[in-house]
Amino acid sequence: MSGGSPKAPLKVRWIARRNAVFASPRFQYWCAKLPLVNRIARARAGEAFDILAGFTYSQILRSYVESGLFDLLGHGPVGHQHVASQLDLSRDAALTLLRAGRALRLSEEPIEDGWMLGEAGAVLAADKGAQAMVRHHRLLYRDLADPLELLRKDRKEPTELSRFWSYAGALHGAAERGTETAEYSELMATSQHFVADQVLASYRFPKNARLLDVGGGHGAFLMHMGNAFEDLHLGLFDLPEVAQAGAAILSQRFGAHRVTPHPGNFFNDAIPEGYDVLSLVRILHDHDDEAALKLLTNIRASLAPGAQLLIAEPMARTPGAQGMGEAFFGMYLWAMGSGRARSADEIAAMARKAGFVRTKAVPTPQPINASILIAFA
Ligand SMILES: C[S@@+](CC[C@H](N)C(=O)[O-])C[C@H]1O[C@@H](n2cnc3c(N)ncnc32)[C@H](O)[C@@H]1O
Repeated sequence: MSGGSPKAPLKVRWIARRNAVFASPRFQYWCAKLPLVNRIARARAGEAFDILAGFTYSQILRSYVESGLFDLLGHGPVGHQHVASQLDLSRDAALTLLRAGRALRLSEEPIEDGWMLGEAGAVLAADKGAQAMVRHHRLLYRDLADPLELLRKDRKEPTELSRFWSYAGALHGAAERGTETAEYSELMATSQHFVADQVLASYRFPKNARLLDVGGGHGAFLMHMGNAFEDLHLGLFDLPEVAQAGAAILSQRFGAHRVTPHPGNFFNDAIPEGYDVLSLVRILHDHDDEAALKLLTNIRASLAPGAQLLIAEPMARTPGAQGMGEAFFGMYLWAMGSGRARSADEIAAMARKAGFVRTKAVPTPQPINASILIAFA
């Protein structure tokens, strides 16, 4: 049944009709003429062009990060010849890169041949976590070089990302469960502020609470929470070598009396009891539905009635942050070989299936970085 068929549901027929109108040269001609419609049409055309050009934009940003151009511009104004000699580029190549970044507000030329950071450049140059992500995306782009081929392989072969995230590769037999956890743990720690800031802006821990961060990596989330809530006890659960490294960092900052390490496997080992709040920060989306439900069920079994599970990660179909969910994480996690981006509603349904009595979505200021869902035991 085609979308235009009279038997198709009304909504389907409406979308088929709308798409036919949008595609018509006559409609596009009139859009260009009418002032208000023209503004909407221009915005839509801009969005379409951004999709088309996105890869190029990413590679421009990557060049700024990998070459050290952000640092140079941070000490600007600098001339393009200086940039050329520092980056080992010809003068024309340096100018091309500076101008390309200007279009994206990474750089700016306030005086003739005096280049400085642009608005977006100033933000990114100061954010080591964002830069670490940009460097890391080298792996993602290799996996995405032929996206259809990647999809057709149906996650049955190792990828750059499944090797990097050794636990994800191991789940699919793509790699041995490695001891190679340091690199991903470091990346997660430097980018943790994206999520921790959302939690700090949106959630208050009960007084004298005991918090267990499940899959807490090197303890970066607990570091943020421990600094903000001085009476919080900090438990860290992760694979043995990760939990050990994380607990050492946290104990150094807060003293061993405030920190309890829990080395283990969150699918197979019991989750420690006696905590008021458990957190899953950028964990659930790493895992396929069956595994994610198993993890939630395992966590639920450890919780006393009234205890809370705080789930924080970029979620799918979040208004204003749709691209981050099913587009970026959809493809990223596909390439990683495990997990998928879920909407808050899907996670809530899964939590209820795992035995949680109710859930509450907590709005965050920047859902592009993370949304929050609380599940109550
Ligand atoms: C994507 S990282 C997130 C780390 C941290 N929550 C954050 O947001 O920075 C996933 C974490 O889950 C841990 N992990 C993966 N599989 C695990 C398992 N089966 N048991 C315990 N920890 C696991 C990894 O070692 C890693 O620290």
